[in-house]
Amino acid sequence: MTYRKTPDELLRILSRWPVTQHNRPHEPHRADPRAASAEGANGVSGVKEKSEVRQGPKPLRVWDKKIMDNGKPWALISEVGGETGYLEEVVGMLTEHFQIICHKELLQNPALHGPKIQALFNWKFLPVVEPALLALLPSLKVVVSGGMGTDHLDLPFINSLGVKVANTPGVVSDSTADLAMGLLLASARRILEGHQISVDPKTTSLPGWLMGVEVTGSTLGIIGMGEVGYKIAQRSKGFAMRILYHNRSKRCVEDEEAVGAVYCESLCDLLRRSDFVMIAVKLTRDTTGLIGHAELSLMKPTAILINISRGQVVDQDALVKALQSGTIRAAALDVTDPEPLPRDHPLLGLPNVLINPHIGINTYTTAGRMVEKMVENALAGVKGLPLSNEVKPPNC
Ligand SMILES: O=C(O)C(=O)CO
Repeated sequence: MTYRKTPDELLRILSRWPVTQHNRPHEPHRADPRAASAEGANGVSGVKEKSEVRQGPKPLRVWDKKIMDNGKPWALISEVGGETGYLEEVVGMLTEHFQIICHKELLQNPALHGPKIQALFNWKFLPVVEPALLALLPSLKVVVSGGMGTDHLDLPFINSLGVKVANTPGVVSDSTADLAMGLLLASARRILEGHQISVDPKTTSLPGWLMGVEVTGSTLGIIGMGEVGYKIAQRSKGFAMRILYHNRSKRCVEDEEAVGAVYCESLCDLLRRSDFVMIAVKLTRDTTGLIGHAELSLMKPTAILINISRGQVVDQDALVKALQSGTIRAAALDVTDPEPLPRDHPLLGLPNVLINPHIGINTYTTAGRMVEKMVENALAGVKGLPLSNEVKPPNC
């Protein structure tokens, strides 16, 4: 096994991490306690109150907490101190069961800290779980990644070290499906432009009309009918949408009938017939670049593309051209490649695109449920018990 980076090099790299959606400083508007109670009251799938993160974030001072060996297992988390935006409550839930240490601390004295660490909490994409980091953690037993996607982890390599991997399906799909509907509605009804015009009428010479696309009764094509895709279909039924879906395998008749979804074996057929095309597939070798120039050309010129999966599923250069040339009407993206996009990226200058910084799972309720799952899997991993959400490498 060859390790590409020394601890010193890693420390330099980690200290240069950009401020992204996962390590952003705290956002004051999220501190509204009403937001948390409304989520609890209306949660689609019955939220356990105790797992809900109720308060908005305060800048986290984990290292103000006295860290002493109290017999709990040690776990590594991403950087703290206003960079990751970890909510204090989240850290509270972790420290109930683990003694936690962050990367900077680890890398300042890898020989002292590395051997203690048995679990690694990987928040979406951070920390980067690469060989050089794993080399510092000889006692590591389990990596737990918050969210569904594990495309950022080298599963065969991590497994080859005898380290198990878990993710948190089930608890993040409602918030992701909610956001998908938000993007669909916002782009169809031009809600962002409406806001911009309302706060600054000079932003357009056409203040009055903002004509949009009717959502009710339109056709939604969902690519990827897994947990999230299906929850999007459930929500779309409430808008009386006709639902087509394309998936590796057909769902059972009961599932299809419950939401009125019709299987399209042919992706081309789905693209031709849909008013909205929703991408909800996992990122795999097969789905990388799934939507390129040829696929976009099949879509209706009035259609809107929504992507809540991974940026790499869409050929972004082809998407820019399709949006510029009117091949499709608009796009709404929670994900891009890379994240965030460089400031001069052509997508950012287009009037018919709506971009979010990958916030599919970012609600207080989901954060609470997700951390509970993460802790549950990490404790099982440390104790050598089966993980409830183990992710095995493909063909394993
Ligand atoms: O669950 C995940 O992996 C997500 O990225 C949701 O946005």
